[in-house]
Amino acid sequence: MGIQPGKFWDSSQPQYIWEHKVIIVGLDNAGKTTILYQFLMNEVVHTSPTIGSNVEEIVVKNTHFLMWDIGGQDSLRSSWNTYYTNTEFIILVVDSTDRERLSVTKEELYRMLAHEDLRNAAVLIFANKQDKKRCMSAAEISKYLTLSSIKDHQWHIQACCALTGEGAEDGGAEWLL
Ligand SMILES: Nc1nc2c(ncn2[C@@H]2O[C@H](COP(=O)(O)OP(=O)(O)OP(=O)(O)O)[C@@H](O)[C@H]2O)c(=O)[nH]1
Ligand SMILES: [Mg+2]
Repeated sequence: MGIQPGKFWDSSQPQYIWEHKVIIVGLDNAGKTTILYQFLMNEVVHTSPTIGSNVEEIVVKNTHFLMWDIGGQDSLRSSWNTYYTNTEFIILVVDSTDRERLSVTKEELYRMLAHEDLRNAAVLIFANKQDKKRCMSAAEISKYLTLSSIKDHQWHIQACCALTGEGAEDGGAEWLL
């Protein structure tokens, strides 16, 4: 019997472990890569705009996630769909100060939710950069994105600050469990 997608062999405790596939999406500069490494190391890393993707295995309370952090620049968004197969969770990161581009985020969100390969995926929205002055609250972002109209996917919105990690693992990642 071969290894099925989503399972990997743990040589320290010989057994197959189920791994949940997560994609981290959102516009450029939203804080996706910062969140990924905050999850992985509880540290802020210096980031550059992601070209392509980063992938890391993150373990939260013994649950294994394979997290794909995908570059959010305009030119890269058309290839997000190449990452969708077998995705269980979408993490959508929003820069809560970026009022001008919230409409673009909204378009991208609803495009993803309509995609056949994501029909069973749940969505966690991070209202990131809550440390910044005049940022939008999670409630404002939720209203603008009309999240309450989403009936065919599970969703949750969480305010966070990737620089301190506040809201990321406690309120956010725990929702994935
Ligand atoms: N003040 C503040 N800055 C943040 C926060 N999260 C990320 N940043 C900063 O925002 C900038 C962009 O962060 P990245 O994590 O590289 O953004 P990204 O979403 O991965 O961007 P792309 O790879 O281009 O799609 C960096 O300078 C981060 O330090 C936050 O919560 N608060
Ligand atoms: Mg990045």
